[in-house]
Amino acid sequence: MPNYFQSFIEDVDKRNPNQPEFLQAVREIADDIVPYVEKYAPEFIDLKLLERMVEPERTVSFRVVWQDDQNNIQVNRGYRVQMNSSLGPYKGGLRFSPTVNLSILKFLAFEQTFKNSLTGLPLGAGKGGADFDPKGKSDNEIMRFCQSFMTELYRHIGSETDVPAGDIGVGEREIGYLFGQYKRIQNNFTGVLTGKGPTWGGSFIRPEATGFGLLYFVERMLYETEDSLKGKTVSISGAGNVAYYAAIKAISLGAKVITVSNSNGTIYDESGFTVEKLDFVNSLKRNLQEYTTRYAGATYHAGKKPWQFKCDIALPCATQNELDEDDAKQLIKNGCICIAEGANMPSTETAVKEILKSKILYAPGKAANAGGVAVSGLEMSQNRIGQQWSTEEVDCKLKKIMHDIHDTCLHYGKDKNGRINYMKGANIGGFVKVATAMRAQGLV
Ligand SMILES: NC(=O)C1=CN([C@@H]2O[C@H](COP(=O)(O)OP(=O)(O)OC[C@H]3O[C@@H](n4cnc5c(N)ncnc54)[C@H](O)[C@@H]3O)[C@@H](O)[C@H]2O)C=CC1
Ligand SMILES: O=C(O)CCC(=O)C(=O)O
Repeated sequence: MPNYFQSFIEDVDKRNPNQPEFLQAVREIADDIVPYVEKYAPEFIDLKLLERMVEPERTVSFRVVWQDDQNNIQVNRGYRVQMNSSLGPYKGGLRFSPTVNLSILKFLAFEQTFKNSLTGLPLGAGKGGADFDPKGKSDNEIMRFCQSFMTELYRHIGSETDVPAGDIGVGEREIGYLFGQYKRIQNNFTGVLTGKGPTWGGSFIRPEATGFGLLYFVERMLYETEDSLKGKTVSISGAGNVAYYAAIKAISLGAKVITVSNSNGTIYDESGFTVEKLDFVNSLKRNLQEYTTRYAGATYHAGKKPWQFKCDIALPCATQNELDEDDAKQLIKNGCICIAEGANMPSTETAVKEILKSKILYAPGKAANAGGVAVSGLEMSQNRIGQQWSTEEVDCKLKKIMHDIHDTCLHYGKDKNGRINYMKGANIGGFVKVATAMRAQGLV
């Protein structure tokens, strides 16, 4: 008899050719789920629940035509992957980047299924975006692109159907243009997107939520080992939404943040970033090297990632597969005690294997970066009841959700020797709820 893991993976491989990121995400889940269902829930195998979960409920791909500032006509491709609606409306961000393709969006939507389940909120899973490059575009070009994108997307989404939000390349400005176009077409002011501005239906703390949530999770992991963030050295990759707010929260919890980066290189500031320095980084857009002209003690490392620098805690907050096996080995050699992922699947498969072999505390993105979608879920609740909760209320709920996710990981991920495998805990904890709901809902 062929072993179930092998035949399952071979089948997914055959059905999804040329989708390496999606297959990577599936293997990462199956490594933990298959042994679990074989032992505790063999009926899930007969019901083909895993086979169903890897097949999106619906995928739409569409043409996005717009005109640039020189009146040239531009054509891009838009997508929405509606992965799983067993727990609630499809929910997940939109990514605008020339690297966007179906493999990347399917891996993100698949991860989102487990992440959203872990939040404990009634959220299904989806992801979307376009191969549009926002870099160097004017504000008007961004607006025209968003309007054209929504002119097709609007027929596939709705406040109780599918609620997109931001991701790489999509922030409050883009959400504003997308929301405006949806409202214009549908004549309906409704919570169809999250990440809206706080004066027009958005939740306080949504911009901060992913980075803050990441640090609440790290705080809780360290607490388990009777440790804390105070005095720790933290290395962060990325310089966008997640990286910025992760750095701000790490600093406020007493840590020293020594790096930020983008795809061109890394800034190393041994004396530690302050809020003022981080705001300066933000103002630089892509040219991070300029930082060293204002802060002479800092160094810029073109083409280099942050992981070569000695740190206690590493927070990859940029993009998928940005931390490879050599980076993992370097972090381990340098005495790093914790790696927690702000980005989605930032560690390669071989890096994850290295990390899991070591004693490092390791939090996968599907658990550690769930704060963003969690506050999006809270934004949906506020939109439904027509109220706005205070910053303190939302922050308090966010912290509780992150602590609960931690405890779910602990429940499903504690090994016999007492060690917590957060990857296993997140995979199984996320899976059980979705699988149980799918079984209850019949052959869907
Ligand atoms: N925004 C959110 O609420 C959430 C975002 N995430 C994930 O966090 C990650 C970052 O997203 P955001 O901060 O929202 O995007 P963003 O667009 O605000 O920032 C992305 C940052 O990553 C940098 N970057 C991109 N490719 C890179 C590379 N190859 N090497 C180094 N740096 C690179 C960019 O220069 C930019 O600084 C993504 O993986 C995203 O899927 C996860 C959960 C929620
Ligand atoms: O807030 C949301 O709905 C999306 C967040 C997201 O895209 C993610 O968790 O990766």
